Amino acid sequence: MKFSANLGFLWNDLPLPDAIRAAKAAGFDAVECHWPYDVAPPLVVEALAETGLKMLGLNTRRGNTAAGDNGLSAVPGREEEASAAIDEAVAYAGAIDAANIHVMAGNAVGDSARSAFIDALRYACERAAPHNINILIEPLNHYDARGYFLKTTDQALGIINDVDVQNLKLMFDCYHVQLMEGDLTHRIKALLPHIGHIQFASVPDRGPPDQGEINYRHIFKTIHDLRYTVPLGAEYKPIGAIADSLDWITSLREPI
Ligand SMILES: O=C(O)C(=O)[C@H](O)CO
Ligand SMILES: [Mg+2]
Repeated sequence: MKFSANLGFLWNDLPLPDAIRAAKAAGFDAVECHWPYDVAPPLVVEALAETGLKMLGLNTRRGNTAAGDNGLSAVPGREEEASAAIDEAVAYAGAIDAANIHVMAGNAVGDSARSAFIDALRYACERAAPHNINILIEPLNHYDARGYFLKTTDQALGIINDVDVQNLKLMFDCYHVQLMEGDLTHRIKALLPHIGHIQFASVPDRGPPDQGEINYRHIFKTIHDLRYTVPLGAEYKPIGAIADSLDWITSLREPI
């Protein structure tokens, strides 16, 4: 198995270029981040070139987080800000040759939210396509992201089918899906053609994958047997020093 370090959670106390270097030193095969916008793209490009790691993804800005925003793209009335956030993400991802952009839906409900989201996703996909960037949508769980528009893989699949463009994919975060829907093995198999990226963390604590209620040895073997080869995103909160909870990289790398 190949693994991508999510630098939103791992080494997030370091400047992003140094976090990329730390991920390489720890044995990761790729990196991904949340909101890199305060860092000049050439510094990220330099660290990626030096380490040979690919940046698999970044998120659109969430809006005014102090006021409770968690994304803008499905929030009626915020269309202009949502488009600006998408433009910014496409420019940044293009500059660092990132593979994916997660377009964050935000807190909203109902048909008007769904149609705002669909319009924003069409816009994002069109903007991203010339750069060979995929747009991802990610269902989030209702404990961490109360009120978030996109909650389940079924809902995401309906939207992906309605938008119907080749570069719109599902971010399948095992942590969120387990909390909302369970049945991970069947869901990964059924959704594979639509999956653009997979993330993982333990449930319920969002810690390293060698603890908690999900048997990641089984999940990774399932993914391996499906011949899915994109590095899987380690999006978990380390316990104490990161180096003290990295044993799973060795123990889960070889699917049995
Ligand atoms: O919260 C998650 O699981 C994510 O992957 C998003 O990037 C939002 O932070
Ligand atoms: Mg995630």
